[in-house]
Parts: sequence; C-alpha cells; structure tokens
Amino acid sequence: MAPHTEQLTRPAVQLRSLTRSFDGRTVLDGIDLDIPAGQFVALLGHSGSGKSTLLRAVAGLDHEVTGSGQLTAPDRVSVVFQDSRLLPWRRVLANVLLGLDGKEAEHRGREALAEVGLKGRERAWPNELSGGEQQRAALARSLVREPELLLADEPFGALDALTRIKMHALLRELWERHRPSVLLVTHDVDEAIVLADRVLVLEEGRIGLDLTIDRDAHARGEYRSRLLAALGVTEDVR
Ligand SMILES: Nc1ncnc2c1ncn2[C@@H]1O[C@H](COP(=O)(O)OP(=O)(O)OP(=O)(O)O)[C@@H](O)[C@H]1O
Repeated sequence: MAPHTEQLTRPAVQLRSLTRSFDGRTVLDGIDLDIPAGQFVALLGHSGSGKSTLLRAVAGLDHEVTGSGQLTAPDRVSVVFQDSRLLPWRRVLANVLLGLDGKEAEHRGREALAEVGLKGRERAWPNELSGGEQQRAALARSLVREPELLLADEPFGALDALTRIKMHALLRELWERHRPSVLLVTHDVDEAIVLADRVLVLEEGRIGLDLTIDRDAHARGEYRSRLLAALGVTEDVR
C-alpha cells in the first residue's frame, strides 16, 4: 500500500460551485471543496444546514434534486447511516456480503467481521445484536467493498456515550489500516475533533470554517472553542 503522504496527493472528492435547492430554497450555495485521497474529514453544522444533502450529493443518491455544479467522487463509495440498515431476514454475514458472490468474498466478509470485533457472530440475526454491534456490522459491510471513500451520516448518533467512545476508536483504527477518504457528518464537535484531520462547518449553504486538526498538538480546547464559535455557541467556563 502507498504511504499516506503519497495518497494525499491524489484528490478523491472535488466539488465545484455545487448548489442544491428544495422548493425554491437554496440549501447548498456554491460549495467548492477538495478532499484529498485518504483524508478524514468531519462535517459539522446546525440541524437543517445541509450536511446530509451534501453527503447524499457526494454519494450520488440525489438524482431528483434541483441543483448545479460539478462533482467528482471515486467509483468505490460506501455509505454508513445512523441506523445500520441491516436486512432483518438475513444473517449478519449475509448482510455483510449483500450483492457479493463467491468464496473469496465470503473470506473477506469473515475477515471484515473479525476486524470489527464480531468474529463468531456471522450466523446471528441482526436483532440479536446490540445497537453498537449492528453499527459494527454496518462498518464491516462497507469495509468488505474496499471503499476509496467512506461516507458516514451520524453513524454513532443513536449509540450511548460509552459505545460511542469504543466506536470512535474502532473507526479511527479501521481508517488507519485501510486509508479510505472519509466524510463524516456529525453534530458532535468533540467527535469531529477526536476523529478527523480536518473539520468543516457548513453555514448558510457554504463552508464557513475549514479547520485542519493537528493531532499531535495539545490544542483540542482551542479547536473546540473555534468550532463552537463558528456554530454560534460561546462557552461560559466560570
Ligand atoms: N428531499 C427533500 N425535500 C425537501 N426538502 C429537503 C429534502 N432534503 C432536505 N431538505 C431540506 O433541506 C434542508 C437541509 O437538510 P439536511 O437533511 O441536509 O440538513 P442536515 O444539516 O443534515 O440536518 P440534520 O443535522 O438535522 O440531520 C432542510 O431544511 C431540509 O428540510
């Protein structure tokens, strides 16, 4: 596999003047954005600011919308949502393999389940898994397709605080091992800082703040304050 620095020279996602409107209301207002290959980007913004609209556009899931602009994304894209979207009538491994055939795919599916900590649960039904385990299975399903780009729309939004912390560690570990580009939509400023190398704030249809996170720096408090300020929140520390 190519070293990280080399991967970062290839852009994975390019948006130019991307607009999207619903019922005459502009939600995305001429977004320009480059995401280099292998970069982990978090997207913050108020409820209704257009985060999911942007993610759906990049995923190519918004055929019926009004919009313009140019969009380039890799061929192999996986999407993870807040709910795992596992099919309840298929066992866990069958869910992971959905649409894939053959022994080689099955081997990769088993490996992916082991990677997310679900070895031994291949024949379980989705409703026998906890919420966190279901999200692990959803991650395995996306991994097995070896995505160049992983799109995640609040994937941990429905999980309890402790499970979220474990899932953060897992996602970061999987990203370090496989190095897809990631675009993670979240409401949670701390989740964005813990996970991402770059945090964007969507504001009035545009990228209002584009913050590079230096993971070695002891600057989390400052990042937090800047992101909260961009979201219109001031912290009272008294
Ligand atoms: N298919 C649609 N038809 C009509 N309006 C839509 C559609 N999809 C999104 N919108 C509107 O576009 C705006 C942005 O929605 P979007 O879901 O992208 O916001 P968001 O930032 O992801 O919000 P949240 O954080 O609450 O999930 C909202 O006002 C929403 O009502």
